Amino acid sequence: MAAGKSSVGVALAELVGAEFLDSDALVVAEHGPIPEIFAAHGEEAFRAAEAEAIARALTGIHPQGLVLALGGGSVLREETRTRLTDVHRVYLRASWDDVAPRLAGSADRPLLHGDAEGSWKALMDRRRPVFEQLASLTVDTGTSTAPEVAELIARRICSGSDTGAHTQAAAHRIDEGVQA
Ligand SMILES: Nc1ncnc2c1ncn2[C@@H]1O[C@H](COP(=O)(O)OP(=O)(O)O)[C@@H](O)[C@H]1O
Ligand SMILES: O=C(O)C1=C[C@@H](OP(=O)(O)O)[C@@H](O)[C@H](O)C1
Ligand SMILES: [Mg+2]
Repeated sequence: MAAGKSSVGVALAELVGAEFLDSDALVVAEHGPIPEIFAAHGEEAFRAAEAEAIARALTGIHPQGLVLALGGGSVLREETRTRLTDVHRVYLRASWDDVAPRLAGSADRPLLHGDAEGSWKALMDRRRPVFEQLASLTVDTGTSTAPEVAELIARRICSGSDTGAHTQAAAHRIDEGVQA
């Protein structure tokens, strides 16, 4: 949460000319605000809606390619991790010191209500091993802006330092985007 997935995703999609989708936005469009889903139906209902939204996004047709920003907890579902096997999976690594100022004034992440620092650190301790194992590319976001992080991701993918599966066409598009 607040590593910059949504912001970097927008910047990366623009850079490479791909479509952009965000699993949170897809869930909100269908079911309403995230805090209200958690309050009315619980986290499991949110996770189910999130998994469905991601499945639909990944099975949809995206002629320009797709950059999909995931909600931070979505990959705890094995079903979702399996769906990501054949795509680039970028882990945006951030510390609490990085994310604390970014979270200031934000109330749309129900898992951080109350003790945001304690909750974020506890969640990350549990999730970090999953993120590390799933990622085909890891990028530190600390002192870089979202467009800078996006450019770094595109360059790393082009240079082959991402181990994720990808098509020739996608690599070519990214290459064009980076040089533009
Ligand atoms: N690299 C960055 N540097 C500074 N602020 C950032 C960066 N990436 C994102 N932000 C800001 O942090 C907040 C959370 O970013 P967001 O993209 O929503 O993260 P996530 O989707 O991982 O939760 C937003 O206000 C965004 O503008
Ligand atoms: O980490 C999580 O469990 C969550 C992260 C949020 O998305 P971001 O990671 O984009 O903040 C959103 O899906 C929801 O509040 C739950
Ligand atoms: Mg997000």
